[in-house]
Amino acid sequence: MNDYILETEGLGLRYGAFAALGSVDLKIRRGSIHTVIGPNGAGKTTLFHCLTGERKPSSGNIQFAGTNITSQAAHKRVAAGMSRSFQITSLFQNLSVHENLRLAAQGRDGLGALSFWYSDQHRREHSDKADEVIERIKLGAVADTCAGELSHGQQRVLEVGMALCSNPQMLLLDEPTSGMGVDDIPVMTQLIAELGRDHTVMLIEHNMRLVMSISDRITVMHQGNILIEGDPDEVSGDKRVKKAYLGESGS
Ligand SMILES: Nc1ncnc2c1ncn2[C@@H]1O[C@H](COP(=O)(O)OP(=O)(O)OP(=O)(O)O)[C@@H](O)[C@H]1O
Repeated sequence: MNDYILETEGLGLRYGAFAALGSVDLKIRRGSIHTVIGPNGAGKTTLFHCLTGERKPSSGNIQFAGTNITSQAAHKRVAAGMSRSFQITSLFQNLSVHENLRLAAQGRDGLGALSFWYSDQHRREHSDKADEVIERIKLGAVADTCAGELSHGQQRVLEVGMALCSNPQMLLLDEPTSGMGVDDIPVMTQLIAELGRDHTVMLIEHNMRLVMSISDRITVMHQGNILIEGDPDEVSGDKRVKKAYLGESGS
């Protein structure tokens, strides 16, 4: 089996004359926590959207688990084992944590889940999956609480839980700590580190303490391209990274 679960080659996306992504060659090793960092506007979110299928690249290709998925629809990528975290705005605020997760598990079955013949067996499986994920994300104490009544930090944890319901091989997390209070960040940090034990995790993240403590590999982007890639020690000590974040005055 190939060591890399995801590989991009020459991946680019242009908005008119502007290259939001230049030509990105990225390799993500199976079972690793791989973080993409970079200053504002570096192209991280654009890359993320190309990987999940929300944006169509203008050039290059993407291989996932040995298959070329460059033109594949987002839902097919989920079925193939790639799952992105949901946004708080996609949580059902008036439904409990358990119900949100049960529906996310049901979503795996697509339109089949709406069928009259959809069996009680399936419904039980989805409920069991929700219970399993609740334990994993440690939200057992609020399993019956409406999502809308959770703290912001708990809602963000639930978003990650929703992504786990499709049994992904690879999880993509877009700024999982954004908007979180400092007290909630260690919980998210620990959750991602634990998920990294049996998933490949790719994340975009600005919180450097989290990034440096849990990443196996870090890719630094700048102006739509990869500036450098390395382990946390290599990246944190690299002058080019400081310069990219601080601008020319950082040299
Ligand atoms: N729909 C769009 N049309 C034109 N330009 C866009 C569009 N979306 C993004 N861009 C530009 O592409 C560049 C890369 O944006 P992107 O959101 O990928 O950066 P980012 O690294 O995720 O930044 P941040 O950390 O601020 O979220 C930015 O200059 C942005 O203004």
